[in-house]
Amino acid sequence: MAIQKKHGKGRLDKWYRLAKEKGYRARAAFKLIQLNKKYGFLEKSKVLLDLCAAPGSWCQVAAECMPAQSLIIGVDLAPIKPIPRAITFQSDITTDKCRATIRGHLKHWKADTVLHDGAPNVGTAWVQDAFSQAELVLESLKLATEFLAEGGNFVTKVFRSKDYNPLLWVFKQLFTSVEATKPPSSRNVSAEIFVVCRGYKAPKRLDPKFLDPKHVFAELSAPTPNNEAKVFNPEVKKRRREGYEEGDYTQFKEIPVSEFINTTDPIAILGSYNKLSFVEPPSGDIALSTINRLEETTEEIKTCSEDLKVLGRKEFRNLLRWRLKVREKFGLVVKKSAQEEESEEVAEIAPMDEELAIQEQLLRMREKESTRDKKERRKENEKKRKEIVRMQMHMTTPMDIGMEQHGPGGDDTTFSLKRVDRAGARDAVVNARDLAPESDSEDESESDLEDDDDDGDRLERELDSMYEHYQERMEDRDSKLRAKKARKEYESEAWDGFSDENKSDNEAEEEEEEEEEEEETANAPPQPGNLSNNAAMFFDQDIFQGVGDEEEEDEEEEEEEDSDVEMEEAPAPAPKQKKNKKKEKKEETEWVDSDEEPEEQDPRKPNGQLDIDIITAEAMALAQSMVTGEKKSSDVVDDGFNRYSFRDVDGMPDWFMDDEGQHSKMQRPITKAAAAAIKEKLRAINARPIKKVMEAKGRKKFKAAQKLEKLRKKSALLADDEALSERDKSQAITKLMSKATKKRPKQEVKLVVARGANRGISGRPKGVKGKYKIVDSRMKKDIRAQKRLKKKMKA
Ligand SMILES: C[S@@+](CC[C@H](N)C(=O)[O-])C[C@H]1O[C@@H](n2cnc3c(N)ncnc32)[C@H](O)[C@@H]1O
Repeated sequence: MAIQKKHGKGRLDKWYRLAKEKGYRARAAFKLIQLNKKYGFLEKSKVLLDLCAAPGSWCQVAAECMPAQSLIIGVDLAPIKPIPRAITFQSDITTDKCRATIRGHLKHWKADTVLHDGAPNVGTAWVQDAFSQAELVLESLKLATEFLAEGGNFVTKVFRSKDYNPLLWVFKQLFTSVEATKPPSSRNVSAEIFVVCRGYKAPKRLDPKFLDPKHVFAELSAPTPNNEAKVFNPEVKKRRREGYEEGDYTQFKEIPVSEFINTTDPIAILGSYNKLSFVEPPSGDIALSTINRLEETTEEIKTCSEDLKVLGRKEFRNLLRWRLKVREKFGLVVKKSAQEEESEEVAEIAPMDEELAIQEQLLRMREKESTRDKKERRKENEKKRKEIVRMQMHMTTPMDIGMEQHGPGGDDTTFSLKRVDRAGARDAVVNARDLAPESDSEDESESDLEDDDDDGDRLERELDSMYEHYQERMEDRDSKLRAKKARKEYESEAWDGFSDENKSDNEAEEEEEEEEEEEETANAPPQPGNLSNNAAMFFDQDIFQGVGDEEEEDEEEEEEEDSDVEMEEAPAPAPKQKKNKKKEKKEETEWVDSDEEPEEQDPRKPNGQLDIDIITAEAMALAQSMVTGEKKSSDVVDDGFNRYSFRDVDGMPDWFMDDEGQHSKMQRPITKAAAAAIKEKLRAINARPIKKVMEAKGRKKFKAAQKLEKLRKKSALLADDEALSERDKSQAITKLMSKATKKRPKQEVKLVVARGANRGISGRPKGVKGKYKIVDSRMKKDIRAQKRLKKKMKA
């Protein structure tokens, strides 16, 4: 049974230890010390009344701080051991007897300060807890109004409950200044707060309603308690750590278990009562005695019923199930079917589960969708990248040129033969590609094919998703795989394509101009000058000869005259417009510049050497063969064209690509010298301190810094502590320092001989604490012999 433990040790905090050190009877002493430090009422008081004073730490503080010859009177339900300079007595502050005793002690004096630190429910006196804390405060205020001198102070503890505001309102009617504060020594988890009321107005006549709990707390009707939450979510709620939950300081409620069985609202009982009682009244109770005797009424059920406030969800469920069984036995439930009955009693949580299930399903669907989107994006990017590579490597086909012209981001419809539709050029291309005209029958067969394709696509998608799941599972298990995938994704998503967003303003302007220009020349044949080298080469073919206006040809000639040299170098630059030149330049920067990049970016070391890091064995082998002249750079380029490069992988499923990546790759020979060189390099890398050592060192450093910081904070706290004398402070700080610098003795390794019960055991031998090593008797004897020998040698 999950009974929550009350950790008594949690209370033994710093203030507790300080109180012990200083000889105060309770840690509460520091609350008064701190309140007095802030408001300074004790030094100005000559007569003080301490209500609810046991064990007497406030009286001790008052005796220390108040002027000599002051009168201190302390009263409590519990006895208070005598305190020097204070009069104490045992009484209930709510009684007339207590009032009379106080009057007797005060004689004709009036109190300058009335303190009240009362809390019901402290200890085991349940029966005496007739008043809630707020009511006790009102009682103490009643005494204060009777005994306080005009201008006097009233200091009281209040719990932040629903009664807090009405109390504050009453205080404000009777005092000129009312301040609520929480001294540092009051635990944060505690709902207590201290209200310091100064300047008692001492009204000649006081309306008794001010001090009547019925009137003061009347307006607030108790909210309906959320018993379902208490029963089904008991762990969420904070259990009382000091005093009781808001509005529940006093009442310990017990109910006969027979009522729990009979009730139609069992949850209300579980949520609002403390105990289900199995105790039969002296006159006897048949129902109770039957319940007691039932075999379903196990010891566990009885233990759970003892204190409902400490139960968890599981225990509440058990109690509810047990109730159902008992009801069944008593014939209180007409059992339709076990299932129906279950649902009758515990139906409250069913909708929650349903909702959760729907939410989960939604989440799963959303995840699936996002993975599909991601995949499509990746495929698209990959396609774009490949197109560009192909164009750069002069591997474009006539079909691709239209795309190239438009840019890789263009959609399929933009690839049109419009641009080459001059003087039959388009027809020529169409003929060349043997494109037959489309027919209706083909349309039909196409739709059939589409159906097949749909099935195929579906199967492929299923296969893809299965593969994805498989990979996810693998990734869950293998962190390296996860990192690899993340790297891959980052690389593939890094490509943004050529979007308008990426263009600078200037580029955009140029583009606009070009677009206008394109409109003008829409019907003109493609001008080699407008195109990249690849396109220019393509249009240089015979088939396009003669395409274009005569006018343009004339101009071309003129241009040719102007720039003969250019003509020789590049195939027919655009003769017509200057803008075309600009476009050409731009295209060159787009495509040609990328070829020139390596030259421009050659990073050199200060000594002029190329700063190249060759880290793979293949690269090393290649470098070596180039240095020795075995290979030329042209050979390297040629090698780049092999059956492994530029394979069309569009639309290939991931599982296939992954497999291909692993097995279908070129094996390049590595020379002995290259292998040796790479080995040497790796050795140099390994000679550096490994990451783990660095991390361990870092951790050590960090821990030391943390320890130092903690020490600094602790000593600062001690230095600021008004409750300690200077000597105490320095002693405490020295103690802290010596404790921190003290080195822990190294644990000795105990040798355990593997004989008797310890022979052949695995794990810790019985009765051995700390570090140990299992040795055989021979070894022990040998060590002893060695020691003897050493001694002899010395002697
Ligand atoms: C937190 S303790 C007070 C500690 C005290 N200020 C000190 O410094 O030692 C609360 C006290 O209120 C007392 N108390 C509760 N109800 C009381 C009542 N009706 N009359 C007198 N004392 C009461 C309890 O007996 C308990 O000793």
